[in-house]
Amino acid sequence: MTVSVVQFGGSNCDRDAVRALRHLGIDAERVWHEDGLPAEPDGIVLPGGFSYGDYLRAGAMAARAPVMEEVREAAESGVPVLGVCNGAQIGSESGLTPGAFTTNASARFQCEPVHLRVERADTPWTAAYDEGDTIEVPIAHGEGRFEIEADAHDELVAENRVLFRYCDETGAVTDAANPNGSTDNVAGVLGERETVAVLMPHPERATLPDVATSTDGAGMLEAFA
Ligand SMILES: NC(=O)CC[C@H](N)C(=O)O
Repeated sequence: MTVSVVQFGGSNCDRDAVRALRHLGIDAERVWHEDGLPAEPDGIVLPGGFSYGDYLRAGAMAARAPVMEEVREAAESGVPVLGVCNGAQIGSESGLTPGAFTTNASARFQCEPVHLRVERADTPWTAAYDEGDTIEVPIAHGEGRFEIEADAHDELVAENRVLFRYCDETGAVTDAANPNGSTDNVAGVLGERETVAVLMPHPERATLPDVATSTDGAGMLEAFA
């Protein structure tokens, strides 16, 4: 297994993702988007950053890069794909996952640790947790507010595709624990296949014990092991 971490102009969490994965014993390589994915990718990370300077909307331009067609094909054939922060924005902009990530309710860039409630423990991304667990993972975004039309939201909930919700340290999902005004406190969702997931918080920043106050994010990356 070699995870391909796709780098766009303006990505800035690609090295962090590679380091966190390697720390967990998972082989990972950065792939410059113009070079394309390996013929048979084993796993894909769309990392965080400011691809194309967040022009138009965060993730909007990267979502239209030719490599995303390869990512879509790989996702459709069951290759695990994880979008983190800007990667989540690219995932939603490219239609891999439902909804959109828009400007935070605060209209400010927010960089802080948050708590997440694990809503599903039966997916590759959350097998290391129990359903209802509270984990601590940092956010760092200006456009992280999850927005979705009411019908699509109902469908998302009915299909049990909400992976994480923002909560307080006791696990209570409240408005006060919602850092960016996301609909229904949604922090991460599954694609049509549960092998595709995106989330705004950064698991790779909560994996290495020497750079983080929490290593709760490691469980998500272990999906690639
Ligand atoms: N850390 C990130 O990936 C940031 C994503 C994006 N640039 C935003 O501010 O919302």
